[in-house]
Amino acid sequence: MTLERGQALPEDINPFSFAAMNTPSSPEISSHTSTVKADVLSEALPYIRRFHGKTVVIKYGGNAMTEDQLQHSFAHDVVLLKLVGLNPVVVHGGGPQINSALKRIGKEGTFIQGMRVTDAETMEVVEWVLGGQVQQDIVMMINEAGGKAVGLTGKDGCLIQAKKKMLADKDRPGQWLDIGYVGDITRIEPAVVKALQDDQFIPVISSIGYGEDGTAYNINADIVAGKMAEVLGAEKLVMMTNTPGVLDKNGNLLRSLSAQTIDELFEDGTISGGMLPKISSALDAARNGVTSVHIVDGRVPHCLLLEILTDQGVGTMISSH
Ligand SMILES: Nc1ncnc2c1ncn2[C@@H]1O[C@H](COP(=O)(O)OP(=O)(O)O)[C@@H](O)[C@H]1O
Ligand SMILES: CC(=O)N[C@@H](CCC(=O)OP(=O)(O)O)C(=O)O
Repeated sequence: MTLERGQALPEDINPFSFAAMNTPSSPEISSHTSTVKADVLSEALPYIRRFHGKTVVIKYGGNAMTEDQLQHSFAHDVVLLKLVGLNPVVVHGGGPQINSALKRIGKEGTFIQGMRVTDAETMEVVEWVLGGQVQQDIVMMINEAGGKAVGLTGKDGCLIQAKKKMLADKDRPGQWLDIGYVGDITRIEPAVVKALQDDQFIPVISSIGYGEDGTAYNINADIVAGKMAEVLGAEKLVMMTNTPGVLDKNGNLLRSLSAQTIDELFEDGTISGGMLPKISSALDAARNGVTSVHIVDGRVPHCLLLEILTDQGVGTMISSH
């Protein structure tokens, strides 16, 4: 069977899919499936060789974390990538998880230009949810899958240094909006991540930055992932989310996006909400030396393996020109 790049394998023979693993089948189908599995494993070899020793930054979005089975397939993929010689670095989000925690204390999340308005109480919840619950769940899952994950926030090794962000007001040119404890990255100090990578650990980073005076700042995880990929000189940045990729006005998947098309999509309002910081960070990373940048559908089981180690693409590729 010949597939174009980007064309999905049917569920029952996707060698990474749960259906293929779990469906009882006749001897003929079973032998066909085994052949496809062997083909895919063999197809992975040039990719393993090409990416051996290279850093891949994986942005694991809060919206891609919803189902247990998908979370386990994510952890499995990250461990497999590490074991075949790549250096995965996970930067995680947790927007929906922060929203649920806020709801429990009677608060509603508010966003402006894809950024959460963060008062002092919300910042406490962000630190607890991102730097605590979500990060530690991911660390546990990777460890259970056979890896050695270490959780970090911006405080560890002075990894993410930040200052208060002022947001340009789109409706009133020249005016600024105060959105509370939201940070702009002033510097990434990657030494701690590099040391962990060299020691066979898998860093799992929460997007909380710290000011010179120790103030904690909430930073959109896409922005941290993009900057981390740049500073680490990553070969790839893969952003996992809950859409098939970037969609056009009619809801069709855009398989590749150039800077010029992105400007047009921003202007006509096709890109909105959480996709705004995602695309801006993806484009910045592509412009600043990250060889390939992808926004992929985290709801596809083993989307990381499909994107990184096979000829399949599962989302939108962003290019800098
Ligand atoms: N053009 C677009 N294509 C795809 N998704 C879009 C687009 N514009 C806005 N979005 C929204 O962006 C969301 C993904 O961003 P976000 O909610 O921040 O996810 P994550 O938690 O994965 O970072 C999608 O669920 C979708 O609602
Ligand atoms: C400033 C800001 O918006 N911070 C984000 C941080 C988490 C995040 O980015 O999570 P996702 O990747 O799941 O969207 C927030 O508070 O939701």
